Amino acid sequence: MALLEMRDVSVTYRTGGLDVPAVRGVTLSVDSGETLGIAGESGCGKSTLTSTVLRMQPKSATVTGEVLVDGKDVTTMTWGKVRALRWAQASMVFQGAMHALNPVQKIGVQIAEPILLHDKKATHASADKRVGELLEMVGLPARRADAYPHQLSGGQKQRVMIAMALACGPQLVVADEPTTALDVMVQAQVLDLMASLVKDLGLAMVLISHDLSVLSSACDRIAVMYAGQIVEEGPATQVFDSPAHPYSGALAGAFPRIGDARFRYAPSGLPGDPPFPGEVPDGCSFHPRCPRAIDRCRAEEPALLQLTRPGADRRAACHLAEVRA
Ligand SMILES: Nc1ncnc2c1ncn2[C@@H]1O[C@H](COP(=O)(O)OP(=O)(O)OP(=O)(O)O)[C@@H](O)[C@H]1O
Repeated sequence: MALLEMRDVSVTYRTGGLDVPAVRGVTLSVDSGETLGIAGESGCGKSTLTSTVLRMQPKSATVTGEVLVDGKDVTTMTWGKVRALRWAQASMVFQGAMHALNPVQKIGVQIAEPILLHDKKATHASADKRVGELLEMVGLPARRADAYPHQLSGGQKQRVMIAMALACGPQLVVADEPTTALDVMVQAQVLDLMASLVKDLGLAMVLISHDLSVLSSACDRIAVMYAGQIVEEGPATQVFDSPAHPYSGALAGAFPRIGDARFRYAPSGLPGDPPFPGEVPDGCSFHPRCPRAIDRCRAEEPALLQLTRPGADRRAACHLAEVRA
């Protein structure tokens, strides 16, 4: 059974008398020992979708569908059960570690906090021991527990955030743009660390990024979101190297790698912007920006269907992809 399973999840914000359908009918799953990347430009609904895993969406949001963590639906469980699930079963690494840590508290105290809160048997001594183990697990010396956040580099702070997310031994970790604020070398180190933790601890991880090249190296599978929907989903290298949806192709081309043949052909960026939720055009939501759009794309919304390419374990929502109807 998948550790995280989302079935037909939609999220609508009610704001200024308007309904804003930020996520529309998403179905996906993540197994233990697997990293799923969620890609897409700003505003495509990545954070809104993953906020439902720990039921962290704002009060103005209505969620429909099922969000099953280890088989239990987070959308309908009592708040007591949601609180017990957070940290212990599922936790989150937020973007911008620089600002998430309390500047006047030693990092050891901050990592120990969820341990003391969730483990009724934990003592200060046992929590301190666990903090040392966690710091070493993320590649920092145990004695850094005595450091204040300002004494750490950006990459070290992000490692602390990962240690904190792992403090109560969760099976599922959601990381929202965990490396965006870091330079490229440190970003690669933090992503390597996360990949090894997934394999060593058997975690299920959801990694959000607008950068498909980052996800292609760090994830097993990738789901590409556009205008609140998944438009392509499949093995990371297949989605990045031979995208079936023109939007995935544009995202892959928007972040060229040195030495990549695609670099010569890649546009400097994708023209235009994603539609605002509620103003999604008829037909395929990507058609106004799609260089390959045909009349059918303007008239008929494509379903997310299995690809027919040999060996492809992939879904795409595009009339021009070879999909199984
Ligand atoms: N609290 C809210 N109230 C109303 N609309 C919201 C709220 N939060 C997000 N939205 C809208 O929902 C849509 C999806 O936003 P979301 O933040 O989930 O996208 P994203 O892909 O995670 O973007 P980013 O990469 O910038 O975080 C956007 O149009 C956004 O303006």
